[in-house]
Amino acid sequence: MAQQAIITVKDLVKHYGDFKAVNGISFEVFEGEIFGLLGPNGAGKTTTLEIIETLRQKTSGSITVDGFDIERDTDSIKQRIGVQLQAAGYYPNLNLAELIDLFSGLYGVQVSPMEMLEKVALTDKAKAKYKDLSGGQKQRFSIATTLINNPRIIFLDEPTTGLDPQARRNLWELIRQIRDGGTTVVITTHYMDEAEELCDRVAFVDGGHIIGIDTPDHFIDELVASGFERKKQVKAANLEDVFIAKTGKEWREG
Ligand SMILES: Nc1ncnc2c1ncn2[C@@H]1O[C@H](COP(=O)(O)OP(=O)(O)OP(=O)(O)O)[C@@H](O)[C@H]1O
Repeated sequence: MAQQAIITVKDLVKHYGDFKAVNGISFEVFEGEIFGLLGPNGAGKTTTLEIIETLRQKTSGSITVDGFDIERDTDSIKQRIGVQLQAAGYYPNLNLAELIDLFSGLYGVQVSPMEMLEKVALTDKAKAKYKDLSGGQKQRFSIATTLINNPRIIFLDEPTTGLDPQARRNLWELIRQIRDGGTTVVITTHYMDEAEELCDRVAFVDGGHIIGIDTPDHFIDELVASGFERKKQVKAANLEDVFIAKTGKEWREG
């Protein structure tokens, strides 16, 4: 079955003064996939994401999101996407349920805070303040805020940075559930294991250019077919697997 593009980026360029942060990149995100922008610090991932999210102006190039043009149809795009809000917007005196109420008012939609918290397994924290959550809980709450307007696409910028192995794996599971529910997910990461585990397709970004787009399997098979061999013998498990086996899979809320 031919895959349908839900985001199309063509020849995107972003200059900050003389500095070319994004240097003519083109890619498509398919409907219903988890698409990863991978690359080192400063590669231009966040800049690209923020331009697609209509939060930042491009220098040149064209972008359509769910059939809408980024310049002409900004409001229609905003209604169809879910973006992680900066933690600074989480008013310290409000609890999680009150924050969801506040954000749904800002989006002009009506949602049940408990249903939103249920999606990210945080109903027992409905009365807690954001600052009192663990790192994994903070990320889950942040993901809940992206889902309030029932978006077609959500954008997650380095969603697992700083989380422990259990929290990372559980967050991957949550992101897969969101994809399986029909929402397209675009994430940035510089963790290659995360991309391999989670993403249906990935684009490597380096120095403002895209240097390859494919499924993780194809990239790896291609490299192996070219004669590449790992120096160290590959074991059937790694240290992270040992850690998970010894400490369990549940969320750590400490
Ligand atoms: N507002 C700005 N003014 C000037 N330069 C900027 C601005 N925002 C980003 N840059 C520069 O553009 C480049 C790309 O930044 P960007 O944040 O898009 O990278 P990234 O791939 O998301 O990296 P990271 O993984 O570190 O978040 C960096 O060199 C950064 O310093």
